[in-house]
Amino acid sequence: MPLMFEKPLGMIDTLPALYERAREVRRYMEQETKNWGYRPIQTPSLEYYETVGNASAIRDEQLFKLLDREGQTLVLRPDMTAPIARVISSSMKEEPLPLRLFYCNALYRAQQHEGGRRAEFDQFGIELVGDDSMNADGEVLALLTSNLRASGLSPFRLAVGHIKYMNALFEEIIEDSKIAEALRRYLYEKNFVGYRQRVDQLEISEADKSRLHQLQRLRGGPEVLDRAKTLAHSSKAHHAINDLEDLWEILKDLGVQDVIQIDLNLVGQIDYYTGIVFEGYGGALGFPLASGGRYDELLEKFGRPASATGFGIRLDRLLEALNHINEGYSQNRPTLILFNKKRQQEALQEANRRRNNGEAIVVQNIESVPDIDAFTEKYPEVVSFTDGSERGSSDE
Ligand SMILES: N[C@@H](Cc1c[nH]c[nH+]1)C(=O)O
Repeated sequence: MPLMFEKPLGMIDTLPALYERAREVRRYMEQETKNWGYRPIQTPSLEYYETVGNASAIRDEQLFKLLDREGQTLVLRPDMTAPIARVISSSMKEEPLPLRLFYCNALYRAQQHEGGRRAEFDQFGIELVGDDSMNADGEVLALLTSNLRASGLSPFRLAVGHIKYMNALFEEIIEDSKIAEALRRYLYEKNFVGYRQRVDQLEISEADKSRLHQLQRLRGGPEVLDRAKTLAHSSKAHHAINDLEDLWEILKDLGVQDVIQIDLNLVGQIDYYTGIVFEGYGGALGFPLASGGRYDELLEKFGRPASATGFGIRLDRLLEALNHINEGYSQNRPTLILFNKKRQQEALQEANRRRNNGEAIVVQNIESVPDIDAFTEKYPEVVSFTDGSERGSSDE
């Protein structure tokens, strides 16, 4: 293939039909999110590697890096949470907490291999900063639910875990933090076979191996929480479960518990999570289309310590899930007005009149169209201002 048609790894064009659909879905979600009192924010694509690049806690090899004219290393933002933490600690530092913000921006995460994985994608997300209560986590999960509903996705489910529970269980059983890290990595990759094999190789008692295996069964409704309490004994672990019990009550009050499942095997994709973590699944997608959680230690890196929680929805994945569900979705396609030079005035006036009425109109001189049949095919309605010698349907 000639180089002029190639694109860098992971870069993808969005053609008009998908772009329009994406904009529409985004509009529904923005409207929904504004109804919850969140305000929009935008930050630049480039940030300093030393600050935001590091705080984003995305693996280094996934960062796109470049140098500015002073020789400082910059990164294309891999995440919006860290840039927003920077803004809240600087230009918005006088704003009282809690703060509620939302965004929809392109993010960049370099891919190592070919295989259709995007290195640039749009993410719609929210951050609720300055509320350390479970009510904030409940609100974030409920808002994620209503955003996914507003997008038309059905059914979908959210899996919710607590990173402190898993860490506490590992601390009770495993001394070497590197081993715990390796186990977390297996769970993060959802490589459950690898996890089981690694556990079996550990030099610990059979009873402890069995406890690590049982972690994998901690998935389901709220009854999982009772089992979780008998599996781990430390107060840290019990504290985490108490959080989840509180959260469950709040989710019931918010009326969203039917889409939520507890999953204590969840490891957030990003290192900054310190509490509740979650992922959203829908359609026939085998991977999460949304994720998020609580990150209470990120803002202090920017000098304004505050608890925080939020989510991000990957628009490309959401659209893929929606297409699986909603094949043949009909877009709001424009009406075509065809005209010839003689009837130009009538045609242009009619186009204006209809556009002023809120209709979408394409107005096209028939003399510039080489193949009328091929061209008119994609329009649900065609209005002709021609003298009849040219072809084309007319419903004038
Ligand atoms: N920034 C996270 C999502 C998130 C927002 N807030 C908390 N988590 C991500 O890109 O996956």
